[in-house]
Amino acid sequence: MSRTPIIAGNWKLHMNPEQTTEFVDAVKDKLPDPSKVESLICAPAVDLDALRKAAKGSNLHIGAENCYFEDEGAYTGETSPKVLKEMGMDYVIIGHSERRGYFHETDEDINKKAKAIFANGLKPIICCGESLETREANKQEDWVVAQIKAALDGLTAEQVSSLVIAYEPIWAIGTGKTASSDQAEEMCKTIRETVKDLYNEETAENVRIQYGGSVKPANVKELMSKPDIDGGLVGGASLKPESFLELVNYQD
Ligand SMILES: O=C[C@H](O)COP(=O)(O)O
Repeated sequence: MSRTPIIAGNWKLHMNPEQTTEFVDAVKDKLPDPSKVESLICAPAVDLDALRKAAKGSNLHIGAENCYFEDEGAYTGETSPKVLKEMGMDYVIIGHSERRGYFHETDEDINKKAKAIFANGLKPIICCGESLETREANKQEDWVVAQIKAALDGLTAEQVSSLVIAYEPIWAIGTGKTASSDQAEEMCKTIRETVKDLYNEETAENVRIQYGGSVKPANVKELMSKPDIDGGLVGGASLKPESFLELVNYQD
């Protein structure tokens, strides 16, 4: 398998620029070889300048937690994907369940954002995942497949080969309840099969799929041992340098 694992911290609404600099200074010389594991921090927009300055010249990839689908205009409070690229970002997380839930983002918004991100030479991390209610009704596969189809609509096979999909069951986010590695693998496999149906085998083999939801040093190895899990999108356990380093160095 030629997919490079990708472990990403999603800092959500935590950390300020000073804490960002301190964090990056503490981790930047202890990160794994990027050909073995890609290490990524996605930070709040107000921290991105500090993040890029601190990460300069290191193996740390950097990204934003969200952006808008227009590059510029009268959109008060939004973040331009064009400017994110100019700032040196590599990735943008889109479609996180917190964005879908609290900020009413739709599948259509997420698809537009994915296109804008590619148009600016960045890579999206597209989040998907079901609620507890949907899982209890055993409708999680249909739900996630529909999210993926909507998010990828109109993207080329080449684009899909280079993006990252993060499967994050909402009931496992910040709750301490990790999906079992078998549950996580089952859905990541379904997502890969969906990409194969929509595109082709090669694209499905190339796309990287992360699991997110209470990933921590204690469970990262088990999750990463699964064939269709190529990484983790990590909230709480990415906020401390020691914990982040344990996650990205899970192969040691
Ligand atoms: O994007 C990250 C996820 O929402 C997971 O957060 P968590 O690791 O705190 O459960």
